[in-house]
Amino acid sequence: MSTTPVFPTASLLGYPRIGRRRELKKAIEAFWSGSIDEAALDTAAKEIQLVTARRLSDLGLNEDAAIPGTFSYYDQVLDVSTHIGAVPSRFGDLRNAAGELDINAYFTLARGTAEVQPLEMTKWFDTNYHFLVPEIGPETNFSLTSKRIVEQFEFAKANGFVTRPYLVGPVTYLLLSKASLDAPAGFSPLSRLEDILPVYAELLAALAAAGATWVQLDEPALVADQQVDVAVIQNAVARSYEVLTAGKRPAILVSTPFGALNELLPTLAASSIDALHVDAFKGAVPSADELALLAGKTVVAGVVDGHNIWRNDLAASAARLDAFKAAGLSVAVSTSTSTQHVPYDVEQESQLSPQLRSWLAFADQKAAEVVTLAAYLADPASAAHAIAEATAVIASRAAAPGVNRPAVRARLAALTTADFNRSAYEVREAAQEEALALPPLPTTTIGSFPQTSEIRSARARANKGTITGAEYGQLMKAEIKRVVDLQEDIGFDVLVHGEPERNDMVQYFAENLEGFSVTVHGWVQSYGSRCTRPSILWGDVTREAPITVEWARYAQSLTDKPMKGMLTGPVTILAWSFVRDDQPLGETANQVGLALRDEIADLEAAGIKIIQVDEPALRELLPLRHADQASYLDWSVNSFRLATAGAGDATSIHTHLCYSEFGVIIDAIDGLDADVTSIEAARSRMEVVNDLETHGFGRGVGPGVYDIHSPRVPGQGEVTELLGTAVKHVPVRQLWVNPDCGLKTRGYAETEKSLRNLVNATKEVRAQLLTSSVD
Ligand code: MET
Ligand SMILES: [Zn+2]
Repeated sequence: MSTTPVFPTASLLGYPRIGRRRELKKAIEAFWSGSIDEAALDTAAKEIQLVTARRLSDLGLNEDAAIPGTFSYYDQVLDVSTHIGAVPSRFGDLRNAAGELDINAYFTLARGTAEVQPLEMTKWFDTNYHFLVPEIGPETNFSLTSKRIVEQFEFAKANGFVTRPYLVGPVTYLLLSKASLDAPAGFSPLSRLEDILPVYAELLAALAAAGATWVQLDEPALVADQQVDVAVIQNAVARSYEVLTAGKRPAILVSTPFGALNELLPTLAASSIDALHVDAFKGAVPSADELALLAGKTVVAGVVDGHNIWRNDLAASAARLDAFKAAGLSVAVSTSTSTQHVPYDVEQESQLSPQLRSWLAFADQKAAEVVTLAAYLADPASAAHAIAEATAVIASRAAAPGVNRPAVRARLAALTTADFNRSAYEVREAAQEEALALPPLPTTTIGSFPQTSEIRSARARANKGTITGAEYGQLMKAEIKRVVDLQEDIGFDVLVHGEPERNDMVQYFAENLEGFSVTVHGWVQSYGSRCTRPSILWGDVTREAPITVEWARYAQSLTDKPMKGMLTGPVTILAWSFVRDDQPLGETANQVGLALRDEIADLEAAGIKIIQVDEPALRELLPLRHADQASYLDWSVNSFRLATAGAGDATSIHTHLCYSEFGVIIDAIDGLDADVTSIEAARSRMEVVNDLETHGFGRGVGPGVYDIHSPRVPGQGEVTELLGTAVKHVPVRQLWVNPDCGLKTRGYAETEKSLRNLVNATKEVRAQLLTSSVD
């Protein structure tokens, strides 16, 4: 490169892409169902990109390359896979006549087909966003198989916006990959670095030719401790950016959201990249010595939190920017992470109190904050008024009613060790066996059944007031009866009520507890076309009345089989809400734990013998640095135990986790002390049973045998095979049979078939076990 263009003084690391009214979700779901064609999908996607560019430009991000090119049809990691040709062999050749992986190939990788399992999905760092895990082996044949991001850049440019194309960087891409099924044992995807770099380089050259001035290579894996030795990663980073800076290319920004770079900062500083983003919100301002290494590069200071929704403490951010400036560096302002993790715009939430709204910043407000702070850098006086206002608002929050409830705090202060412990497992196991009398390999589901359009429309009508609360209650009861009858018919051993009354497993509790508020338009992408609407936990938490008890009591009245009560655990309630940042998370978690403890006591009193407390997010909040993990696991496990330890010996406490890298936190899962734990396992083909075996996990466990994230129906033979693997590693007396997760996102057609296969496969395996024990 001859002269490096100036990096925009104000920019965002990334922006939501699902559409302000979830237009992308609607368009891709319509495309999948065949009701619109590819051209219409393309039009909808372009419209979202244009609306974003116009909006961000209006908010003041109007320098070249300030607008992040972070639009994606489904996932940013899948985007790389489809650009560099990383297709697992089970898909066959997905390239079209032009040799490209087009949109159909793209969605095939994401969603699978009747015959082929899709790519596995896992969480993106410590967020609730899921990416599609690349599968890389010695056989993966890398080449440039798509130019979609170049075309997206050209489209924006033709409309007057020079955006900053975004790619997950090569080191992060390979560190997030898993070895393909064809790879030999011990194969490391990182060993293919030399083979993907030329493809990245080709893409960068194409972007430069299209007129891109800057490109962003996102390397969040560099702030997380990895299994691989740090020296290996340092070499990979040095090599990558040696190769990528050598050819024809735009200026390169490497972004490192989610924490501090530590040992990798000097490596990036020594490379020829043009700008380095550091997360100075969750991470820290690098030391003076580290900053000195960055001389000659632009430092993009991520001082505005991209991951939570609180209004920025502009005075604190200004002080951080001063520290960068004092080192004599060229400084630009940005967010700590992409704002894809927060909703679009607080101003859309007119139902929230003006007071609460004044405490919040969604993506658009964050853009404005970044612009204010960039103005501060140029002329501190120009931002004085905005900084004073932010300081005053933050002070008013601390004093607002409900933020601090003395009764809640007194109850927490009075807790003793006994409040966190149940009887020994053997005692509970005996009491529960007698109370429940279940067959071997008991079958159950994870809680929710498909949320039909009738259910959604009933809820919408109840919210609008066109039906009464009582009418809504009747409709939900009719649905519960239908779901109970269906489970009886299929032959399940432990039933659920199906959760029709819950719009969302966290929001439902948020709506019924004090201390939370909910949004109307605050959707955040969770994976693909799926969005969640996190609640806002802003005050001390209390439960004013029982929440789930009447539904559970009704469901149990319909059957002689045990009905599982269904609650969401404290860690998950925190993880999937936007949580107050003014006290330690452990304190907030214990407040929620106490509310759930009271609910469990009420469920027991109503005759419910099995109570599941879901903690699917336990893994998600695990800190990215080993040094921070012990204290996290301590408070998170304790809050679950506080919620559940009041249950009697004969009450079976279940928990549900939905991820499959189980090994990392198996001690913590053990520490939850649940009687039965169900876990996701189908997509990763039962890998977790190895961890269970190695660990010697001693209580009940249900590794999922039905991947509910995809519409495909697992055949009875497939389920039998998975169970066959499970019984080889886990004692039969501990094993439960269940799907990977709840069924709410599925349709009835595939769900019913799959569940019948699951129950019939279990019967088959039970019979096999009987004959083999007779032999
Ligand atoms: C994401 S975990 C979901 C658990 C919940 N009980 C359900 O079945 O939907
Ligand atoms: Zn789940």
